[in-house]
Amino acid sequence: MVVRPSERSSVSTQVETHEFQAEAQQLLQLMVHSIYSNKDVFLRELISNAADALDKLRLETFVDKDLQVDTSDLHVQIEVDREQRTLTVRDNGIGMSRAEVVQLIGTIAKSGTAELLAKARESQESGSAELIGQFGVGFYSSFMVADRVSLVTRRAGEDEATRWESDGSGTYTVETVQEAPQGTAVTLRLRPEEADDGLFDYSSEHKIRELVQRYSDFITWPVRMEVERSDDDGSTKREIETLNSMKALWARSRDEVSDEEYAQFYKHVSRDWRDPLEVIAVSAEGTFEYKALLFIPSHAPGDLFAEDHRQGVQLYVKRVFVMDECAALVPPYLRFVKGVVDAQDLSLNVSREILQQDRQITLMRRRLTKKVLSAVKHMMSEDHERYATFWAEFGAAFKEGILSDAENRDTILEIASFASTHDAERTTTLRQYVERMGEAQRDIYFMTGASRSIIESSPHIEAFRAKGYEVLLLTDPVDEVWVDSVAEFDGKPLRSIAKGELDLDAEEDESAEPEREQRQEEFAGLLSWMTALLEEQVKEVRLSSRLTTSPACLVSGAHEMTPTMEKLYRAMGQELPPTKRVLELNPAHALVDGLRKAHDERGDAAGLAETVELLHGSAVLAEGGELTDPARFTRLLADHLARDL
Ligand SMILES: Nc1ncnc2c1ncn2[C@@H]1O[C@H](COP(=O)(O)OP(=O)(O)OP(=O)(O)O)[C@@H](O)[C@H]1O
Repeated sequence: MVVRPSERSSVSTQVETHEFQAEAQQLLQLMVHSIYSNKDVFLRELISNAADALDKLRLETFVDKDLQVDTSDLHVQIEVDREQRTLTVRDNGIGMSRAEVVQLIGTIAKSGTAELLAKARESQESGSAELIGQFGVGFYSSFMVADRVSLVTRRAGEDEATRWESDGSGTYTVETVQEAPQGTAVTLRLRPEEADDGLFDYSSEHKIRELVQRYSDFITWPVRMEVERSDDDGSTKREIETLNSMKALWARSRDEVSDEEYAQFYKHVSRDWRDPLEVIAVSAEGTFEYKALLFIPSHAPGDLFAEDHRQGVQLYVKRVFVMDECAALVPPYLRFVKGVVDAQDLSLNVSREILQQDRQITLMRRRLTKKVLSAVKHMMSEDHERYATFWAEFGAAFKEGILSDAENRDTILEIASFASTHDAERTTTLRQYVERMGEAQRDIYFMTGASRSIIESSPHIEAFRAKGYEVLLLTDPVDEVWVDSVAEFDGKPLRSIAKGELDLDAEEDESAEPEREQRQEEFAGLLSWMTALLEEQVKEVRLSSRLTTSPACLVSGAHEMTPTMEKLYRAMGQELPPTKRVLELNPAHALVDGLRKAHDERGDAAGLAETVELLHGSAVLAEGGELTDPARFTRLLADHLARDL
């Protein structure tokens, strides 16, 4: 998305008033009217931003040796003025320039935001809480608890600072100020306490302490606050206390850390508001040491298939944050995995380009990939419900691995699952499918298509249903591709029921051969006439053993693209010559048999050609396809129906 501050900004001498970008305004409205019941999270968001700013400053001082800033006491400070009812979260991190303030705070730069907001409007109440979660509540969450928010910030290395202020309605002001410490201070004028509405007294020391410990304990920077302490002699004194334990969670062993702590840490790194589905802790010793803490979220983000999806985990080197969204550490098909990798022996100056080629990084990625796969496998065998959630959320992305990760292809095929005619609700694994296969069945049958219902009602599946053969119903775009690259599973060939010649009877029963030959002879005249008649549309017209109730269906050649695949390519802007397919007829169907008889008697009478056209058109419709000339089709159909009255 192009991020641009509102063009209707009016400039006065010192204080500029800007309008929030439209989407930002809508998000703010959601915050101000606080449909999100857990308002406590605003503090987590502010501390999280402050901690990120400290990480960024430390990194920048490593990379830019000319940057003269004091990094000896990087920390977050919470300040409260109970009389004024203000709460300030201050950091001495990287800060923001004036342009950054306008860009980062006045707009929402995330992709998919507009779409999510549209959804929020549709599903007014129910969807809203979830929606805010998907945004990662962020800075704007301050407006859930404050009626006015100001921010003063000075970027490291710059002299002038910027002050930003807003009451959360349509506009905000920005002005340049001369004197301000480096870093950022966000000050909230707190709304009156309303405990019934989840709005607590956020100026109370007790509440702040509770929130920091609950949500931000693992932040690796000190979060400090001035607190009151009573001495033994009854006197009270004020002193600065660090409220968080600062323990890096990934450095601790799994049994020392509670699920709640992992969940909070996950929320910090992922900006998700829900608990993770799975926690994966990895510790590698030896020549190349690192620790990793990975999470599988419980919900797929809305933009999982968007090109600019934020993917990858955070990379630390010896506890120092180096980069966010480090894509080199997880393969693209696991792009939903979040977390932290902390390596011992990398340079802090590593760039993304170097990472892509680094041998150690490659080894790490391989190991982390295997860990994630084995976690999924474990889920599958130990906790089917969780596995089902995983699959429903991430299966479509995960299956890309069948194509892209040759090394783990077999494992991925083992833990992948698919919808099938065997069960209307539950998916099946290939192994379970194979175990259910009867003696007579040699292949694993599947069909790709746009949806389960389209496939299930397509004519291709009829004979399989009649014979009780299970068919996998593959409806994700990626299914169209991977099925061509996997020849077999457990020695059983994978076979599309909508492609190539298929003779289920012949496969089972060779004695039916003479009967088939006779039928072939009977229909030979009709078939060659129809093939010539439909020359523009189809490659060939032949008899089928796929059909039991429908008169006809279209099939692709064994190595040709399916119509869905063609559609996908066209949607991506690729020009494709139209593929001619084969029209298969059901010789047992009254319409087909009647056509044969009529053709034998009357030859190429004009009315018969129209019936053939209608037969072809209905085969296109039956598989959910589109007619080239729907108007002609409906006219012919109406004419023919009228004749029968
Ligand atoms: N204390 C801070 N110091 C420096 N920059 C900050 C600070 N707080 C916010 N920012 C900048 O403003 C941006 C927007 O913050 P905001 O909290 O709205 O979203 P976010 O942190 O990017 O992501 P999320 O919405 O997932 O929390 C941040 O990405 C950061 O660049």
